[in-house]
Amino acid sequence: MSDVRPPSAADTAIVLVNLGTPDAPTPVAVRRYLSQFLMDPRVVQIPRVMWWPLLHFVILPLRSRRVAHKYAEIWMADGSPLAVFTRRLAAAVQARLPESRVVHAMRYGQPAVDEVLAALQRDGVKRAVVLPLYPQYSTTTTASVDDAVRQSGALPAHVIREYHLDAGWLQAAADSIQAHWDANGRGDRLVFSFHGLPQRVVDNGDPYAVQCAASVAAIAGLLGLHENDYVLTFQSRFGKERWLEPATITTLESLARSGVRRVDVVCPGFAVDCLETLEEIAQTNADAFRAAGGQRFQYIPCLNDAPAHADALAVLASKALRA
Ligand SMILES: C=CC1=C(C)c2cc3[nH]c(cc4nc(cc5[nH]c(cc1n2)c(C)c5CCC(=O)O)C(CCC(=O)O)=C4C)c(C)c3C=C
Ligand SMILES: [Fe+2]
Ligand SMILES: [Fe+2]
Repeated sequence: MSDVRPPSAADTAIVLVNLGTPDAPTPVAVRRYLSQFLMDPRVVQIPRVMWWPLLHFVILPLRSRRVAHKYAEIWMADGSPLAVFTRRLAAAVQARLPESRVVHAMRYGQPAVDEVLAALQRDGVKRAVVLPLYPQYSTTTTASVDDAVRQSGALPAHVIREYHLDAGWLQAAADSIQAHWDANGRGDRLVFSFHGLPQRVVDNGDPYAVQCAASVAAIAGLLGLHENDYVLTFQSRFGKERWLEPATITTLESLARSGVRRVDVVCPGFAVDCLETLEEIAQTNADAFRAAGGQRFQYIPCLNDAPAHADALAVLASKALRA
């Protein structure tokens, strides 16, 4: 008899996909990771014939060593923070969805999206719900995960596009800020810092910046903040062209110079802590704020594998599973 059952939770795997990270805090591993990442045409849109030699002969030799040193400063006992927290988050979502198989994959590096999907297919899984761990949609991140899923072709897959206004995720983000304030006291200003993008990408129609602003307005609303209590900024500029503004670091310096003594910084565009939060924000930007006269810089960690985060993502994935 042919199988006419509708797809069930048992047939469908949930795949949480994050950006990826080097396997080791060494120049060789960082170079391998960055070369895959920065050769993705979704990330850098310069024609390949020009970009390949520039990347391999100029950028990677200089950057790999410098960035490996930064990774070394935040490396955890069981690996890169991005990998460690992504693994733990997938395990926490799995615990909430015992009927389904929940795994994680990385867009760059290991475990690779195509290998994870192929292994699921070999295990008899019929379909996948893919959740890119980017609340705000961007052509540079979410669409690139979509590319990798389509290119793999291993399984029919539904890719969740975005969750920047998902009620469960917004509440988890607001509650974690409030909990941090309850435990540590509140600064004079809350800085919402998001990974930046070239302005050109936004001008070409990428909805990321609008979605960042919508998430911030919604989280601020849940916290009952007034407009002058918080500011939205963009970090991690890469390359020479103009990126989204205002930049996090210059905003922090001018806040300090204008007499704001205590800031709290939170990064709701990052599902889990990583180089860009733990090193760039909590170390480099904190130092810049203090050097400009600021007194207290508090970094509010990402949601990571917090129960409320796992709850929100489990609900999001199960809705997609039933769709
Ligand atoms: C959260 C969303 C992200 C967007 C949007 C994004 C766009 C983007 N990034 C680069 C260049 C780099 N990003 C790097 C690290 C990095 N980026 C994100 C997320 C987004 N990037 C994360 C989570 C991380 C941390 C990875 C980790 O291992 O912890 C890096 C590598 C570090 C470095 O060399 O500085 C680069 C390079 C571009 C060019 C871009 C959009 C065009
Ligand atoms: Fe350093
Ligand atoms: Fe990035």
